Amino acid sequence: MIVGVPKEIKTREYRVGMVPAGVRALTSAGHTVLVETNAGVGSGIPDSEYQRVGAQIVASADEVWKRAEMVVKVKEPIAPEYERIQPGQIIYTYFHLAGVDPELTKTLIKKKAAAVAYETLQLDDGSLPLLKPMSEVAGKMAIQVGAACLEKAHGGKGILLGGVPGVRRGRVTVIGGGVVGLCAAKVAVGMGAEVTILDVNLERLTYLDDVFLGRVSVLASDTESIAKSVRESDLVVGAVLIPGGKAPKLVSEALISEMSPGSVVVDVAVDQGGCIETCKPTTHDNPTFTVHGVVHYCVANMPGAVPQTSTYALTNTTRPYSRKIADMGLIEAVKSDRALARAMNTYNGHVTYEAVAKDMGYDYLPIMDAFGRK
Ligand SMILES: NC(=O)C1=CN([C@@H]2O[C@H](COP(=O)(O)OP(=O)(O)OC[C@H]3O[C@@H](n4cnc5c(N)ncnc54)[C@H](O)[C@@H]3O)[C@@H](O)[C@H]2O)C=CC1
Ligand SMILES: CC(=O)C(=O)O
Ligand SMILES: [Mg+2]
Repeated sequence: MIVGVPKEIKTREYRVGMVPAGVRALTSAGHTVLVETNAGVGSGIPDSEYQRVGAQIVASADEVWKRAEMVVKVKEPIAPEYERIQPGQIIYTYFHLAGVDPELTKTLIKKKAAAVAYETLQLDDGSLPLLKPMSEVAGKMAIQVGAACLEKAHGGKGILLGGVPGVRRGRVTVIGGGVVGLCAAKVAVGMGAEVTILDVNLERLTYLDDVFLGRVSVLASDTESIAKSVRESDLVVGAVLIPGGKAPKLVSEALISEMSPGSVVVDVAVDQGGCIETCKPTTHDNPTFTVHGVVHYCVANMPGAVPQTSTYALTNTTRPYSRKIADMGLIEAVKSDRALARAMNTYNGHVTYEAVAKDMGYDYLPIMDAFGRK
């Protein structure tokens, strides 16, 4: 198979979809790998490192997209990339179809592209192994950036999360106690903050209570518990997920207006549309805005800021599946692997992931049925 790795073009996105170890795995199995020139430089990987393991360096994104049977990326295709998508092309990347530009779903359908979405590749136990590493990064970053936003110079109220003896600690609420939530709580606890985690999954709450040994408050998530905790917080982290679907709006604008001025919200779930009503996607160049005196940080590609960690963490998990698709072809690979089947968001002009179809207003066609359809 011909596999293409274009350079990411989203604002300050320094990750890359494949590292030399992944390229070597493909070239040694007889596949061709095209890497756009300088695709890896943001992650500290020069073209020569890719050439050493058998990649062809290609001068332009247009050429990579034109020649590749499968494109391996990090972020969802954005507008300038839409016209580069080839009919029937396999695209293996994050898509977040329910959270981003509706034009992307429309384009994938029009081009009959096979969208293999990292964020919905799901094992039988419900875990999301290709989302997990980036959620770990974003969860840890959420407290780091939130703490910075709480400083006066960044628009915050001017409170140190850990406090000092004689003065109260900062209060952090984390809504959603999955991968992002756990990592955010770990860092917040490490900094000495007072931390509350809310989740609807009571088994998960038991787990969180066990691992934090009473150092965090774990609460069942409902309208009342969210409102009380958010009102009292200095920093709120949005970390919920309905796989593939739009994030539920759990913090209303009215509730934001009840927070004290200079409080901070970091809506990590912004890539799925966000769980805080007042959030809208921002970029690393201009990461924050203020509503009702509350600083909002809503960057949809947080891990892009720490590529030397994120690129390797991501590609460690994505590599076996790109190899499998290249070796077996998409259809046989998907038929042989239920986790990969759940990653199929669009195929041959159909939406093949139920939550995406529902939230974006399309008919849903299960992937196995789509394989049999013209
Ligand atoms: N902005 C960024 O750069 C990044 C964003 N993300 C996003 O962060 C979000 C969270 O991801 P993960 O932690 O990996 O998901 P996860 O599936 O591990 O955790 C989500 C948690 O939300 C809980 N939840 C669902 N509905 C809830 C409700 N009404 N109230 C409270 N909790 C609720 C679930 O029970 C689950 O424990 C996703 O949207 C993901 O795409 C992840 C990485 C980077
Ligand atoms: C998960 C995701 O959206 C990211 O890593 O950018
Ligand atoms: Mg994102």
